[in-house]
Amino acid sequence: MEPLLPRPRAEIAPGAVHVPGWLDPDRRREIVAACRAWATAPVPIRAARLPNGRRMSVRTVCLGWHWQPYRYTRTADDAGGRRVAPLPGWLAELGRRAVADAYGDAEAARAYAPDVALVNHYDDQARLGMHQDKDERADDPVVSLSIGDTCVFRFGNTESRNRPHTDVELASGDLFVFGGPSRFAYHGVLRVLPGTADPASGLATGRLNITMRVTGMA
Ligand SMILES: O=C(O)CCC(=O)C(=O)O
Ligand SMILES: [Fe+2]
Repeated sequence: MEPLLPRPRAEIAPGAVHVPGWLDPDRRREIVAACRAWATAPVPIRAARLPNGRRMSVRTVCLGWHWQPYRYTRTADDAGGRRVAPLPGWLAELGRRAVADAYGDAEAARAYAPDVALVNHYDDQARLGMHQDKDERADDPVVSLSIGDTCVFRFGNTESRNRPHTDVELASGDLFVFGGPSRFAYHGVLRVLPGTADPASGLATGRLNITMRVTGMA
């Protein structure tokens, strides 16, 4: 569904840019189909276990590197033990275009070489608490793509989980890039808004989010 009113692009904080509707409908469909395949093999999508023993409500499958709270490995040691699928070149290229479009900086985009993608699936109940993406050993931007149901995404500051923060609705096709002074800002997903997806993307329910990152690991 296209919104009634155009949603303008916005710099939410220095280095944190929201570009609504960045993925066209064909791209959304291709990505959803790719996610269906990634979710089954070689590593099955799973709710990662936190150090306190609880499972996350979000389910995640990884490309390039496997992530579990709070480290990266090449093999999915908590999900069957296989080596994760590579991050495909077309996805890294999409990440470069995302950086180029978000920042209007062709040079920064050329240098951007993501080596991991986390594919998250949210059902109606799933949430993601305020956290920093800080298991990477590099400070390159994080590129986030959303498809399916809209969510309320909270983008905060680098000091604490508390205010100041801004709540942004991330809808199907939206791009969000955070780098520079916002690279280590706290952020989270407060809730998913059921029934808000664009059915043409091929995702009947729930929300998909892909974040690409640079691990800085070899
Ligand atoms: O789902 C989102 O929009 C954010 C995901 C996220 O913050 C993460 O995977 O670290
Ligand atoms: Fe995150």
